[in-house]
Amino acid sequence: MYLLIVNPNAGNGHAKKIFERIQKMTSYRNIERKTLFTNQPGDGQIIAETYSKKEYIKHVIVIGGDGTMHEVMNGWSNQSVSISFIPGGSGNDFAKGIGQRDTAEKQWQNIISNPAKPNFWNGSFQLENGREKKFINSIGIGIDAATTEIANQSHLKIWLNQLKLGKLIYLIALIQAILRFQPMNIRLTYDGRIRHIENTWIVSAANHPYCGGGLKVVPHATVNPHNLSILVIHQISKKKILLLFLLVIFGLHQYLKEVELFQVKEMTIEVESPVSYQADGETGRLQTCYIKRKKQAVYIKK
Ligand SMILES: Nc1ncnc2c1ncn2[C@@H]1O[C@H](COP(=O)(O)OP(=O)(O)OP(=O)(O)O)[C@@H](O)[C@H]1O
Repeated sequence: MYLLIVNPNAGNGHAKKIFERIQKMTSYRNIERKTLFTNQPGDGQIIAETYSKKEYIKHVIVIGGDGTMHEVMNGWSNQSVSISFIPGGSGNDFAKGIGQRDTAEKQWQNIISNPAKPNFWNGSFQLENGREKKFINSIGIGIDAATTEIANQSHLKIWLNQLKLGKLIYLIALIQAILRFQPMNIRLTYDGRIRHIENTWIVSAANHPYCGGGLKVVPHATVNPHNLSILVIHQISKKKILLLFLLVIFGLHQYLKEVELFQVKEMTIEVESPVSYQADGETGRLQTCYIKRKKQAVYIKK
């Protein structure tokens, strides 16, 4: 039996419209399925936790945005079941990262007619409390986390979303974050090395290049089972950081001397005092964080 998890609010109602189109397809009516809607934050994870124990579920299909997929991945524990994703969010970085390009209808048809192959490996992070969580896109501390936090708390977000100008909130939040941001002194431990880096604006670990609604922020990242791609920006002035964000649009930020790109199998990030982090858009606080690529493959049907 197929389990469909739909976030009707993702993409400001876009996911709901996609689901309604799929519902009209003959193949939707012909398969044995259970469809559940998320009603509030956290529901995706709860549904996934509940249904991953039910052996009759052979395939999960998520229709929503990256936040919903993040929740489902963190709740789903039965590794033999494949999880498919039909993007209906506002950013859809995950879909871009795994190369999903087709229309929702084509993706649906493909999902139900072909068996999935193991082709995706989540990143994972562990904070001071020892609990491990997965991320589908990236985890970051610094300016990306500060921007996400401001955007998530902003009352303007709902209003701009209604005007279909949702992405504008991230630009407004980014400028606010840059004005307020205090660069961090950090310690990175990876591949037998310890590095102290001062005046750090961002440390991001990514599973694929895309972030912020389709920007190739971590350009060297690839979907693979071996390593995570790291972006560090440090020792940069506030003026130049604005220029840097303009360069990100054209993928040219990687040529600035303040931008470091490298790969790690695993890495520990330590900060002098607690800072904000974002993992697939979900925010929190951390002082120490251990990250790695999960070896266990996930079956994602494109
Ligand atoms: N019915 C609901 N109403 C409001 N929020 C919900 C509902 N169901 C789930 N959520 C929460 O909404 C958050 C955002 O959803 P999601 O990321 O899927 O869409 P999006 O933000 O439009 O897309 P993207 O992350 O790709 O930009 C999720 O993290 C989830 O916790």
